[in-house]
Amino acid sequence: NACKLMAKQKVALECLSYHATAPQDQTDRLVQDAIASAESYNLYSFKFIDFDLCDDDTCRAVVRMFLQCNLVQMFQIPYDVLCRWVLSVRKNYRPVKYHNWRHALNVAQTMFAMMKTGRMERFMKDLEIFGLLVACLCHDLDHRGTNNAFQTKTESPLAILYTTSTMEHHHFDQCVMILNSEGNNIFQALSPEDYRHVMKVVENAILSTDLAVYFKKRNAFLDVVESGEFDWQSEDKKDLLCGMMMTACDVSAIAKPWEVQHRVAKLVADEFFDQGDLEKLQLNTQPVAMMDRDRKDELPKMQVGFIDVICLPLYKVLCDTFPWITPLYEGTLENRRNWQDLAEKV
Ligand SMILES: CCCOc1ccc(S(=O)(=O)N2CCN(C)CC2)cc1-c1nc(CC)cc(=O)[nH]1
Ligand SMILES: [Zn+2]
Repeated sequence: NACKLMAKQKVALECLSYHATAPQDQTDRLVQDAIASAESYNLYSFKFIDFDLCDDDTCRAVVRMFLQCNLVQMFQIPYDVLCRWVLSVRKNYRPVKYHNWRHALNVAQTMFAMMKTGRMERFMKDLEIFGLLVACLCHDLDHRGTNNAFQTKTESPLAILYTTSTMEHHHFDQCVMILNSEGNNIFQALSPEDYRHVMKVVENAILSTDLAVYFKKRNAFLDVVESGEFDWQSEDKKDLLCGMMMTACDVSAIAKPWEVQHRVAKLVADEFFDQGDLEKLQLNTQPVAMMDRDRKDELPKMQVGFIDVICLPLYKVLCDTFPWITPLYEGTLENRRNWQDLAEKV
């Protein structure tokens, strides 16, 4: 309708004014850069820490992941296109406190570790591994530090365009926009059939990062696992598995060593509290507890709830079928103890 069209034009105008693709000199430098080994970036570990990587290192680490999965050769990605694409993706993340480029990098690195160290690549086609890595890096593109409910409450153009999974549809849109930008199409050498397949993998994966979708699909996934399923190759079962893996990667900071989890949780809280401030000021409404900085002492208890309701059930069911990703379950249990200790202190 006219309303949607106007919203689409508004979002499109913003894109026009802002140049999405990375500058040529940055691309040239990354193309020339030596790319350190996967081991030197600790990419195979579920305890990967990005804090001491500089921004250029993060781009080199992403290139290393693509090289390590042999995607450049298998899918004939021109090396300069891969470098330009990585830099363009980084450029289209905003400097918000949590949902920024570093979060995307960490999510992609967990997917890489699940495939390699977690040996899940055995159940995946090469094209699916390609699609999932791309989806992880793109899954929160252009995040504004506010959630779907906020888009709806403020009647943002995005909420007019997409009434459900508002941000996730926008993140996928941004991913497509970058791929369609000159010299950024890492899928350019794929056959039309493979292109269609990988875009479906990317779309399903990015839309699955909406926790509301995770809650809806988790029971279907549990049923498949309980039926003793081991052939994950049918499309709907594969889509379910990819969606669960995306959520597992998206929340994987919960399984990191305590000093990492504690520091990341502060970034998450700060971003939530900023939204709470906006709701108090702009909407004159009382934010939910997790976004209300006046209730920050309830944070440890909320983290225990997050672990019990979202993280542990997911890692438990994934580890039952794929035992090599147990470090994610164990790391989360360890952090549950740490958050519980803090919750009892208050
Ligand atoms: C750290 C500041 C408090 O953070 C939380 C508070 C409550 C809950 S919740 O599970 O109860 N739940 C989630 C679904 N909402 C609709 C209702 C509230 C989750 C988090 C949390 N989320 C993320 C993902 C962004 C990462 C993270 O570390 N913690
Ligand atoms: Zn995310």
